[in-house]
Amino acid sequence: MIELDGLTKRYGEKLAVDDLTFSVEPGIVTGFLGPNGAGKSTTMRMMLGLDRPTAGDVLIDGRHYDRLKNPLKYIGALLDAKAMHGGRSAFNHLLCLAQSNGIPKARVHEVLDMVGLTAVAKKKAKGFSFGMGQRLGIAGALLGDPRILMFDEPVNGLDPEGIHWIRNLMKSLASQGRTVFVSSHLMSEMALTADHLVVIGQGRLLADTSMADFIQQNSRSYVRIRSPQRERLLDVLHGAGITVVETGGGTLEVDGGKSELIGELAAGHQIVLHELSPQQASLEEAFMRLTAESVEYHAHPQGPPQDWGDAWKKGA
Ligand SMILES: Nc1ncnc2c1ncn2[C@@H]1O[C@H](COP(=O)(O)OP(=O)(O)OP(=O)(O)O)[C@@H](O)[C@H]1O
Repeated sequence: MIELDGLTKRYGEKLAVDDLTFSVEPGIVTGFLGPNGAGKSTTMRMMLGLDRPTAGDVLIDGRHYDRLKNPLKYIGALLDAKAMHGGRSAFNHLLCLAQSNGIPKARVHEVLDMVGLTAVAKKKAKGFSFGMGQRLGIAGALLGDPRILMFDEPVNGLDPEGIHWIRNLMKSLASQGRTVFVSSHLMSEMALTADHLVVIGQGRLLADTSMADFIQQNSRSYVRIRSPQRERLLDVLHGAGITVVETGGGTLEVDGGKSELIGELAAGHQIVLHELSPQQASLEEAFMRLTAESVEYHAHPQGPPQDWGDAWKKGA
């Protein structure tokens, strides 16, 4: 388990992490979300003792990181996959890590096998593709067979096969009872992987909740309806005091989860329905809604001005 208590980090005027208190529980995958600059990496660095908190505390299985003997056996992390000695082979890179943490050499072979790098184990890491580098970073995180695993943007730059592999790896590590904490900007991926979410914005805690509750609490649920007897249906729904929004293409929408009531009303009036489907917004929409206020860098919402980028046409 990872426990944060009032964790705070200030860089000069900038409050990067602001009084964060939450726990990351074992047995599930916990997603760590926040817009760019929200303080995710700073928080993760403090968890690993790489940055010193300005105030507050973070405990790894009840202890400070720097009090852990052979820390790789407690917590394994993928922070920056490129942060390794590129001149070393994959095998030697892992062997150095293993030797400095009292981990037997046999484990190096095991983790290389787990991440699918055995065939290139003797190749220098600087010749690795981005995906291979990520796999090597993950091998390093797994080296000590730790109870806690932390991944910062693990699927960044990976192909679909690599993304699928990491998703399954994280789920299986959690199902073994380990604590798995992962940050990602890929919402669709997070929705498939995480059971629980911690969301921060401008360093502050915005949500600490299950995936299902997060989506339910931060998004609109509605019922989508299509009927060849649209006008009659509208009359019936209005008569029952139900507010209907007419969207394009002959589709109607009713806020909330009233699909049973609408179905019964339509049946009672012998109105044919071609669609009656409860809709829930995606994690991405829920995330955008919750964090809209705390996004540091906004693009122009309507896109660039109309004449933007025209200069080249005029030969300027
Ligand atoms: N060493 C540093 N010195 C000064 N400011 C820093 C330093 N590291 C981070 N910051 C600032 O702290 C804030 C949080 O940064 P951090 O990298 O933790 O955010 P993040 O959520 O990981 O962002 P991203 O999603 O873009 O990776 C940012 O405003 C950043 O500019």
